[in-house]
Amino acid sequence: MKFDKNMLALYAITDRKCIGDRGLEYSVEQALSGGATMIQLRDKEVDFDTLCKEADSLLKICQKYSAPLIINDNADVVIKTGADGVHLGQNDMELAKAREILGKDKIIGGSARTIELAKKAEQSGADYIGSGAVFGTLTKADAKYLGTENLKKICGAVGIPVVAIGGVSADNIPQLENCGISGVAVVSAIFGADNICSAAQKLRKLADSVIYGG
Ligand SMILES: Cc1ncc(COP(=O)(O)OP(=O)(O)O)c(N)n1
Ligand SMILES: Cc1nc(C(=O)O)sc1CCOP(=O)(O)O
Ligand SMILES: [Mg+2]
Repeated sequence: MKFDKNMLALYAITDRKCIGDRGLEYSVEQALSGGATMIQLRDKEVDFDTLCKEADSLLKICQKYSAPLIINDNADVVIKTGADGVHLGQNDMELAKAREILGKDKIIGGSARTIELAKKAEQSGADYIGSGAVFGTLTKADAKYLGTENLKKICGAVGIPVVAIGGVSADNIPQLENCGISGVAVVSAIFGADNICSAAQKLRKLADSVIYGG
């Protein structure tokens, strides 16, 4: 799938604990029907084969909504399943290596919480950057606080689109106005909500207003 920065507006990232017994497929479909524009399969508790099975079933759902499916951490799952891309952090495969093995048509995202790392990600062939933790988060134990001012500096330093991640919720999305982001990446405020579809709907409206104005 050809990458377009509008795909980033509401980037929903799965979480086994948030979803609980509601089911991965059901929860992702709820997020997409509420307006999530891109999905990241982030499941650190399963082996390669299980991750591939999860990716296979999510791909069918994402294709129904024309939304890309990105795999967290694992480029081999992208190759095996035909998922749309991979998201890699500083402790994962090098972005340049991922570009080499996945080719130019797959979507590659990189985490960067400094201007230097963001520029390096851009030079290494990343399509977008995830920067955080813009607010406090309980979802990722080793996330470090970034804040909106640092986020704004990163957005201004690179030519590729940036998504804000970490503690993003309906209450604080308006604080991201004028940061220059192209989207918000959200775990618990979507998949931890009682009603995933309506949570996504509300977040999408707020995100669109920050990104596109209005
Ligand atoms: C969109 C987006 N941004 C940042 C991250 C974090 O990636 P990473 O630093 O590799 O941490 P883990 O998610 O692997 O724990 C992300 N996943 N998505
Ligand atoms: C996956 C992830 N990466 C982060 C980073 O700072 O790079 S914060 C984070 C978790 C975001 O979850 P929630 O929306 O529930 O706060
Ligand atoms: Mg990672």
